Parts: sequence; C-alpha cells; structure tokens
Amino acid sequence: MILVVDVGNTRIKAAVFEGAILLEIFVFTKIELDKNIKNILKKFQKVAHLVVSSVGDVEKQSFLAFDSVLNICFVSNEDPFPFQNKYSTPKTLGIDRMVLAAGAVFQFPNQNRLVIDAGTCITYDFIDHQNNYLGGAITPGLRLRYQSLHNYTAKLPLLTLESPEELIGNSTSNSIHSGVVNGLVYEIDGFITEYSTRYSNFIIILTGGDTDFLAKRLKNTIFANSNFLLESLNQTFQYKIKND
Ligand SMILES: Nc1ncnc2c1ncn2[C@@H]1O[C@H](COP(=O)(O)OP(=O)(O)OP(=O)(O)O)[C@@H](O)[C@H]1O
Ligand SMILES: CC(C)(CO)[C@@H](O)C(=O)NCCC(=O)O
Ligand SMILES: [K+]
Repeated sequence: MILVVDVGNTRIKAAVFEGAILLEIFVFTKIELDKNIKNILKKFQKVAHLVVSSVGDVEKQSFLAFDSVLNICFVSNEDPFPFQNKYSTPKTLGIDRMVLAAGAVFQFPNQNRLVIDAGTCITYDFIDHQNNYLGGAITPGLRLRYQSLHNYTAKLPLLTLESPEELIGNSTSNSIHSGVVNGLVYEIDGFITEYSTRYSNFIIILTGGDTDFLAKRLKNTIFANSNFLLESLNQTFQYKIKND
C-alpha cells in the first residue's frame, strides 16, 4: 500500500492506494500533518511507501518521524518523468504541474492534452502527443480572486464563492460574484478556444479544489477529476520504481 500526499498552498490532500485503487482520501492543514499521517498509518497498517509532492512550505524534514517505518519518496524534478520538459526554466517548474503532466501522459497516451488545475492558483499545462511538456499559464484561483479584491481595496467585502445570478451584477455582491465566477469561466473557455486554434485535437482534464463548481459551467467537454493529482502521484511513483 502507498500513501500519497499532495501538499498544496492551502491544504494537504492525502490518499491511500492499493495498486491503482484509491481506498480513501484525507484533507487537512499543515498544523494537523503529523496527527493525520499517524491516524492514516494506524488505519492502513499495510502502507509501506509515503510519496510526497509539495509546492507548499512543508519540507522533507516534516516527515522524518516516519522515516523508520516507511520508505519516504519526496518527488522532485530530478526524478524520471514520462515527458520531455521543454520549459525554458525547468528547475522552477512546480512539482505539482510535473506530476499532473505525468498523469496526463499515463492516462491519455498519444494525444495532445491540456491539464487545468483549479486550486489556490489555476495552472494550465500542455503536453503534446509526442510527450513534449510545453508549459501553459498560472493565474489566481477562485478563492484567491475573492480574497485579493478584499485585501487590496478599502470598500470591497470578503465574499465566499457563490454562483452569480446575472451577467450584469446589480449590487456590490452581485458585481463581485459575476466578476470572479463569470470572469474565470470566460477565461478558461477563452484559453481552450485559443489552444484550439493551434491544436485541432486535444483532451482537457480539469482538476483541483474547484473542479466540480467549474465543470458544469464550462462550454467545452472536459474530463473532470478532482483526484487527478493524487492518482498521478501514485502513477509517478510506480514509474520511478521501474525507471530509477
Ligand atoms: N476548505 C477549503 N479551503 C480552501 N479552499 C477550498 C476549501 N473547500 C473548497 N475550496 C476551494 O478549493 C480551491 C483551492 O483548491 P485546492 O484545495 O486544490 O488548493 P490547494 O490545496 O492550495 O492546492 P494547490 O496549491 O495545489 O492549488 C479554492 O479556490 C476554493 O474555492
Ligand atoms: C503555480 C503553483 C503555485 C501551483 O500550485 C506551483 O506549481 C508553483 O509554485 N510553481 C512554480 C512556478 C512554475 O510552475 O513555473
Ligand atoms: K494548483
């Protein structure tokens, strides 16, 4: 059994896998890390490997307590990946984006793929059918858009995510919801349209904390899978074992 841990910028997501089967998912914060890992290991005593991908401020040392009982693998850009990295600054590419790109190659072979991860930040990653990782885009996520409107103005309230009723927001709240939600939906649809002018065929994978909210609002046909990063992490580890 394998315990995979995705340390994001806001939350930590963990999942226990038996082969390719996802048994259970756990979501928690950094301060609850130790307690949660202990509980997971108590519940799933057959876990032998701990596989971590971290873009947050959780380092390898945070897992030192488990070093004697588990084989710990901190995924890094030095590991083997199933694509050619064409990013001009490969060392600065987020490890979550690399793992997502790997998952896209494993789950959708021989196709052009666009991965959209709607988390704290929204990342776009494009991997062509010859498995060249080309790059993409980074923009603020839904929650971050609400927060930044509030944090960098005097008058705007901090709102929580809500579906806008109208295109034309008729109040401060409705203007913010329309701006944030409609704005992001147009952005994603717009990106997909622009990619279509360059690539006649590609599949789209949507993942991250806002997957379900966004999936039903997009024009294009997408594979929506909020567990895509966790699944990809499991596959990246299997690939590493075979290729190291
Ligand atoms: N409890 C929650 N805390 C924070 N965000 C949440 C929560 N529940 C749902 N969300 C939504 O999920 C989004 C954040 O996604 P996610 O949890 O994947 O981010 P993350 O943990 O920072 O991961 P990453 O850094 O990889 O994006 C927010 O925009 C928000 O709308
Ligand atoms: C963009 C985020 C924050 C998304 O989690 C992460 O992938 C990251 O810190 N990336 C580093 C910059 C880059 O990917 O080019
Ligand atoms: K993300």
